[in-house]
Amino acid sequence: MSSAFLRIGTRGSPLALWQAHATQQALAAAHHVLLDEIEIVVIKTTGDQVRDRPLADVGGKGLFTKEIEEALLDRRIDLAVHSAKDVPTFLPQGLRLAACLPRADVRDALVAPGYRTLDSLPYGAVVGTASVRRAALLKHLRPDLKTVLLRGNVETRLRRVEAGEMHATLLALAGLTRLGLQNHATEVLDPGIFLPAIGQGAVAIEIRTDDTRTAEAVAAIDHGPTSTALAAERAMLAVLDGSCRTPIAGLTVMDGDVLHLRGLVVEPEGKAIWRAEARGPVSDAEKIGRLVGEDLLAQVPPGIIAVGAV
Ligand SMILES: NCc1[nH]cc(CCC(=O)O)c1CC(=O)O
Repeated sequence: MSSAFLRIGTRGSPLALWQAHATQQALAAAHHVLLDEIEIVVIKTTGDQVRDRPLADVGGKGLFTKEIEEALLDRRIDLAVHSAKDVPTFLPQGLRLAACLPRADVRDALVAPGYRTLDSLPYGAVVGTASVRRAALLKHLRPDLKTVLLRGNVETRLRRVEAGEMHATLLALAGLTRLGLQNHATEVLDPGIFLPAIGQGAVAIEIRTDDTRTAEAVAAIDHGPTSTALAAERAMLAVLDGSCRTPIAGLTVMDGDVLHLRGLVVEPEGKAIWRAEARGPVSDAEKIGRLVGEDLLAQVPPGIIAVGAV
């Protein structure tokens, strides 16, 4: 049995470790304990092991979270730290999201050495991505572009693009910045034309529902506005209940007490796009999320959201 004050479970990728260390530092500072009293437990997930196929083909949801959630339920760790956008819509029984770190830049960045911007990419250029949302939005904006599967951690993807295997890729600016690699971004895309993934840029902390001790510990480092934004976006996602093959995007912007949520679903080849948005008091975050989700659900033709659903 570990004598640590808290045990953090995380994946072992450089980005995941950055997030776990940021959480460790925030907890240590908030509770006046030494860093080594907050243990970091690295857990390998299915998503880390499968590198050559689209994750949608591997089947099931939560390929980056399942083994970490098992450790949480088995009490081998007290909290799990995730990129919010990798957290499945529905959590296993007995677990909940309890806190968020302050959200980083939510935008997607283009990495296109030699071309710089989306508009400057040559006709028919090849863009690597593993994201159905990015591929579909890209084709919506530039129907001539081709997309190929590009998986692996951020460094691997950059290396392959910079070696000339493809013209460009798209990555979250947040991930690049956390790794000190933001200088590789050649264009930062406006959310108005390239809406980010639900939760992009946010780090979410998951705990056991019955663990009041850890709930109190993580409440001390929670960034309220980020948790509220995530609640709105995830409420929208829950209504849509799309599969990992459904290109969905959504973003909350808060202005004082007013929360504004924009959401969209895009046909996988970019041939059509459905948008919805709603504004309301911050205290209605989840209700606003459900409204936007229901608006989208009413617009999107059958087949788009259900395709590939498990
Ligand atoms: N799916 C991988 C993943 N999960 C979170 C991030 C970036 C950091 C974030 O959005 O918080 C990334 C890489 C990327 O999309 O570029």
